[in-house]
Amino acid sequence: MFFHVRMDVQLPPGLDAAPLLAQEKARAAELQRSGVWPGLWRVVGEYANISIFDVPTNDDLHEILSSLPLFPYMKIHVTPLATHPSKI
Ligand SMILES: O=C(O)CC1=CCC(=O)O1
Repeated sequence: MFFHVRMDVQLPPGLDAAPLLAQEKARAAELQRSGVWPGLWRVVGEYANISIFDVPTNDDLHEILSSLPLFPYMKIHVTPLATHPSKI
């Protein structure tokens, strides 16, 4: 099942984010290599990304998103995707 996910990152001022960002990058790479995170784009001009996740259930997606090191510092909006009837 595909999900369109927008993540807006909001780091608190004064936080030393370098270790968190390194952990986030490593976790994102792991999830991309495993196939569950097939799409990841930067939103132009914003500290945000648009992602596509491919996971079996809502619960699986929640588990993955809430395990991200930056999860406490992101506003996340999820759109579940269904097959379009005109898709060939
Ligand atoms: O920078 C972001 O958009 C947050 C993020 C998600 C995966 C990653 O490596 O950074």
